[in-house]
Amino acid sequence: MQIVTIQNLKKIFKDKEVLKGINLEIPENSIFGFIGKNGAGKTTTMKSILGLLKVDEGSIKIYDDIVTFGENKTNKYIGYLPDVPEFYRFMNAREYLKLCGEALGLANDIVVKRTEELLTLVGLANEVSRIKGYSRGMKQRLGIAQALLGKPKLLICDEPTSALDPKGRKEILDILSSVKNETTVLFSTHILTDVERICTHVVFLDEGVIKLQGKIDEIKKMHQSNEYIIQFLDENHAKKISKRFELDLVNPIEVKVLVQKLNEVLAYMIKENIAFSKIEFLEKTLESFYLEVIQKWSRFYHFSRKNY
Ligand SMILES: Nc1ncnc2c1ncn2[C@@H]1O[C@H](COP(=O)(O)OP(=O)(O)OP(=O)(O)O)[C@@H](O)[C@H]1O
Repeated sequence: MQIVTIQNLKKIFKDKEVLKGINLEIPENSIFGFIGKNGAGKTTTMKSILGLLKVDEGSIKIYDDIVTFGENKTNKYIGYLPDVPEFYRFMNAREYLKLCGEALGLANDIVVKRTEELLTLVGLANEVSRIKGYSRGMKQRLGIAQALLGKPKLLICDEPTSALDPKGRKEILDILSSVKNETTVLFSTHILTDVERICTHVVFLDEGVIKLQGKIDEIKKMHQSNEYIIQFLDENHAKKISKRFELDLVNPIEVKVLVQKLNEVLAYMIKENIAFSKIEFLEKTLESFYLEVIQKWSRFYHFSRKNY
């Protein structure tokens, strides 16, 4: 079942069309990576899902309920962590979550129980200091606890790992990964390795247009590489093979070869007594694939424009 269905969503700020008719479906219990460079329209999309922006065209549904600007009936399903979460810095984590629980209208005993569960989940159960002394990573973890307080069906996080060091990023990714059985997760980022680590689904947004969306496994399978890397012991051998077969040198001791040519190259290497240290299938990363998709579209865009 789809938890979010977006149809033909358009948003214009002044004279700039920031979302150009996007269609997006987020299935329940997925971890959805929302990828796009700065200014692509990720925050605008997320705020639209939360009903915080008035859209110019199109519709958004949470399950079967239509999202309406200024109304919060669909937000009962959603927990939200903004890109720069704000806190009452003089409070400690428990005081802050108690306040958030009251704002949500939860009963006191439920808030107390949920606070302990969530502080354990985000690794802050033993933290008694005030929020003003927290690191960025701790603030993000507390922000996730706050967003999960009302047991939302959908957790939306706007760039939760972008400002963090590798350890802080891993902690956040582990938390997002651990809640997937109870909550669908949508998080935006421009760090593709983070998406590759935990996401089941991905969407590429570029200049307000969705270039690709789907299951990561299927996308990777569909766009599988057909190249190998041969690593030599000697730079001269790499140079010689590269020249003879017109192969790209990846670095001074490695060449890239298409699978169709591999046997021919290997036969020549055996004949010439050229040793190698490694032959490896070139697995495409999400990052290389993303760049390929974005470039292909931009070539297509320029080509189309030329033909007008
Ligand atoms: N309130 C606003 N008024 C005018 N322009 C806006 C407003 N909010 C966003 N924009 C513009 O819309 C575009 C998309 O912004 P958005 O914040 O959605 O991008 P993003 O993908 O989240 O990028 P980032 O990673 O930088 O946060 C940008 O060009 C931004 O300047």
